Amino acid sequence: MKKYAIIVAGGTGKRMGESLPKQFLKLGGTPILIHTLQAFYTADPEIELILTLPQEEIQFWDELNIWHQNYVEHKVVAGGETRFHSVKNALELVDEGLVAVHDGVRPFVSASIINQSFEHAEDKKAVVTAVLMKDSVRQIDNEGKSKNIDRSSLRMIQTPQTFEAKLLKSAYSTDFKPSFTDDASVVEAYGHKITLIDGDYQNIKITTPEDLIIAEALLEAR
Ligand SMILES: Nc1ccn([C@@H]2O[C@H](COP(=O)(O)OP(=O)(O)OP(=O)(O)O)[C@@H](O)[C@H]2O)c(=O)n1
Ligand SMILES: C[C@](O)(CO)[C@H](O)COP(=O)(O)O
Repeated sequence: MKKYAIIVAGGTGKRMGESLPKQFLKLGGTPILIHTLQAFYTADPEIELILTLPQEEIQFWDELNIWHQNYVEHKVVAGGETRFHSVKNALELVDEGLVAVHDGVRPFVSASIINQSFEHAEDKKAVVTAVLMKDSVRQIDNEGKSKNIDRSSLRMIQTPQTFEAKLLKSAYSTDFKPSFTDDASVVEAYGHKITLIDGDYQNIKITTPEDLIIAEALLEAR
């Protein structure tokens, strides 16, 4: 079955606080996004890669690639206002088969997780990687009071999130809602059950400056 991966990198990285969007920042001397594309190529070179980028960074990305070895073939699509809009744009290039959606800023995704998510999606059609909460969690009510939540009932959701392409395209034919923070939320709102599989604590999303320090350490330890 044909496999696609949409690597979303259309954001500006406000929480990182750098002028250069975080997906282009270097990790071990190589832009984060190049690590992520290589992770998918290593998992399966047959996966067709579609990358979303901010429109104004597409030329910069083309120039960046010329200077870096290990170029991985991919198509580029302009991102949108939110992650939802970026995925929706990329889905225009997806036909039948399976499609994984992955954050460009999760460079430590393992080959085994990528391949498992495709394998499970063949049967379950909507497969999402998740890990157990490590911290205690409290919920705040309207009056500012907090109460403990049973963390065993919670999961931290990661990417890849992998789907039957037809299902994901149909689910994304809706309008944006603020509750659509990932692809699973879009597919669930469309009415399809989400199957969770084990994620990996090393598959961090590089979001704020301390994540870059952790990422350098993870790279060093490999
Ligand atoms: N309009 C957008 C917004 C986000 N993303 C991508 O979705 C992934 C996860 O989003 P996040 O970590 O929130 O990235 P940013 O939106 O760039 O960060 P911030 O919220 O701090 O601005 C990132 O790879 C990001 O580039 C995207 O493709 N299009
Ligand atoms: C998709 C995601 O990485 C799953 O944890 C997450 O929801 C992205 O959230 P963000 O608000 O774009 O950081």
